[in-house]
Amino acid sequence: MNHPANNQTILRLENLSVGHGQTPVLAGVNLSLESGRFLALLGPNGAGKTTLLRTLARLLPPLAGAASLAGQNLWAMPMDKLARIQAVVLTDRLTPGLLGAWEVAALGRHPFTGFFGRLNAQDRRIVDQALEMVGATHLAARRFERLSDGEKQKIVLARALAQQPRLILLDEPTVHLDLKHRLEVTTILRRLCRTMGVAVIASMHEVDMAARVADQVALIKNGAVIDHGPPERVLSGAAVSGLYDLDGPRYDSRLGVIELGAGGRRGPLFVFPGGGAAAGALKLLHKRDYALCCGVAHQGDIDGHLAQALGARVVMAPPFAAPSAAKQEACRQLIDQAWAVVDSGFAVGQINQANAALLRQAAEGGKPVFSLRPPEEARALLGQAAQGVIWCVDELDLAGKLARRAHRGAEDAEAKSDATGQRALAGGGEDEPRARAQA
Ligand SMILES: Nc1ncnc2c1ncn2[C@@H]1O[C@H](COP(=O)(O)OP(=O)(O)OP(=O)(O)O)[C@@H](O)[C@H]1O
Repeated sequence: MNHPANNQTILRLENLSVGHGQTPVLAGVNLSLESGRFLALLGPNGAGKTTLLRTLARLLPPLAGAASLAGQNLWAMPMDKLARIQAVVLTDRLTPGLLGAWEVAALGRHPFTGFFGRLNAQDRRIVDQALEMVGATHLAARRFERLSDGEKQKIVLARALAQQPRLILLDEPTVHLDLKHRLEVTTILRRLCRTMGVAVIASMHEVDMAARVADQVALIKNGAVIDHGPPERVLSGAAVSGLYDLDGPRYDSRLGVIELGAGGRRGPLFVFPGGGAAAGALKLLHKRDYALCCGVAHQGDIDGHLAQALGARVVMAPPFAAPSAAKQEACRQLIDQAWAVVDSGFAVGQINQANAALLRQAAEGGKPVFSLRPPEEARALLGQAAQGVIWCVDELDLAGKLARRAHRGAEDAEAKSDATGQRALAGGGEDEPRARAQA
């Protein structure tokens, strides 16, 4: 296969406008892409990603502007020449009749096979290689139409690779694919860029995946490319929320994940962090709709960061130093307001002695403490106060025990309110007017 040198500009778009008929969808697009780079197009449904890709594939005429491919005018390039430089994988369903998977992949050799379209030994080897690259050698003899969507996608990708292109345009290349195939196809594309120097432009819907694989992202919205550049710069939480009008869910650029917005109808719970010890509990409790608070988390502690991403109230302190009295007091207040405390089982060292003390105070003060710590370790840490601790073997056990405790609490409160109501109806007590009014 070709090994084009990296760092050469393969595609340059200047003031490009694309659309349907005379109706522009995207205007003023200025982008350039170098060989060996992966550009992800991101944007909400209907933003114009497909329209841009179809225009670059010459399936739609441009409305205005210039595009150069490998230094030549894209619009003026003969189609056979274009096919030797650029391959296109769109979402249109391919219906190749009775053709087998190998023959479909071999269609990628047509730009190279002269008038009669005969494949020589080298063409055949290139098709075999392309199938091997996408892990589809075992599918070669199968009839294309009888393959699953994921298998078809691999063959279509092999067809593009058999073209030995310098640039591949892909519209949602992982749509319909299961997790395994999604990762495989993404890995193949990434490898193409890295080892073969092929440039890739792909429209994508998974921001987290784009952040992982792309060298460049272009954010498309409201008829324009609103920002482009390395995902590490462009994909901030605010940018992603703005791009998709997210109200609630948020993208965490450091973790590269999207977290659903804070629900928080239950609780609140105070969770002690500790270098990742609390991560599982924070995620599960967030999913179970608890309002969370957390502290003292030292900057750089993944638990503190995750808690923030989940919308928790977090008391943060500088790294590698004992927290100030004010930070400890802030935690004490959050613990007072919390319905219960979760001990993540954090490793106790010099820096988080304050957290150990706060946990001990909470247990001594009668706050319900749910602990993921082995009992003997908790007894050593909490002394007498360990007696009231509710032991949990893992996060699921913790969530179950919290739910049961909350249920019991609600029943107790209901029984108490029933008793108060009975007393009121019997003609006494402070609640009498309200009880009568409710009756
Ligand atoms: N053939 C067409 N004729 C007229 N308008 C079209 C045509 N195809 C798409 N459009 C319109 O062009 C706009 C951009 O559509 P496009 O398919 O490019 O968006 P997209 O970003 O790829 O969306 P999605 O993420 O949903 O695939 C939309 O408003 C769409 O309705």
